[in-house]
Amino acid sequence: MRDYIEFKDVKKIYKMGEVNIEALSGVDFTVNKGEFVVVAGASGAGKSTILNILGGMDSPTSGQIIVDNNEINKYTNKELITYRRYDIGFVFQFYNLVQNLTARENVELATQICKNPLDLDQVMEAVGLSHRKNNFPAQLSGGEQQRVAIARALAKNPKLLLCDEPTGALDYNTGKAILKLLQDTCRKMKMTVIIITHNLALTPMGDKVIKVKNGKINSITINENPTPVERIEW
Ligand SMILES: Nc1ncnc2c1ncn2[C@@H]1O[C@H](COP(=O)(O)OP(=O)(O)OP(=O)(O)O)[C@@H](O)[C@H]1O
Repeated sequence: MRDYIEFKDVKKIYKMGEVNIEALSGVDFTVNKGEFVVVAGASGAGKSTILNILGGMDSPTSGQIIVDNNEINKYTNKELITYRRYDIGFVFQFYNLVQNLTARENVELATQICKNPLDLDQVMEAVGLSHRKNNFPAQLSGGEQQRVAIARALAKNPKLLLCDEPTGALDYNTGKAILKLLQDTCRKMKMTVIIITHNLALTPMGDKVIKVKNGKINSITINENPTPVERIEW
């Protein structure tokens, strides 16, 4: 069977006036369906560039990106819009919620632009927010706001859940609860989840750990027995 996601010799060069910045200099990796993947590396290594290209928010300078048998590097802008809308759930460090909509309405908004959304109230319950769904973001803690953002991404029933430093703005225990939610979601919903972190202590939680350094893959490790998040201390 073909890998679910394949990056083949992916390069990304940003042109800043006369200066070329090589963010990715030939990146190769694969991801299986339903895998819980940790992408780790120092600041500036190229992690976000990889996730943004995979999520259809940026395009490579060269190379091939295959997702579920589709060569997304060949997508037109219109196809990329559809890809982002239907296939990708994205979770960011700073939640990016609409402040004048309730938690439930934030999630509902996302489901209105996709094909097969999940049941709103079931998703709110799955992320542990049934009791806060009528609150506005400003009435929620950081961890609760991130749960709304995760619910919003999941409710679209995406092929891939991409998370860029999802716990970067949260304290230790709240961050841990969010990572546990993501790991549990991957297992229960058989969702392919890719998480960026700069915290190497978190790598035991991944089924696969992709370490990035200076725009290249430094190592790829498979954890035969990934550690449940609640057992990791950092
Ligand atoms: N839009 C852009 N224009 C120019 N340079 C960029 C752009 N996006 C990223 N870069 C550069 O590409 C390199 C990789 O950046 P990237 O954001 O992917 O790293 P990162 O590993 O995610 O870092 P961090 O952990 O700090 O977010 C960096 O040198 C960065 O400055």
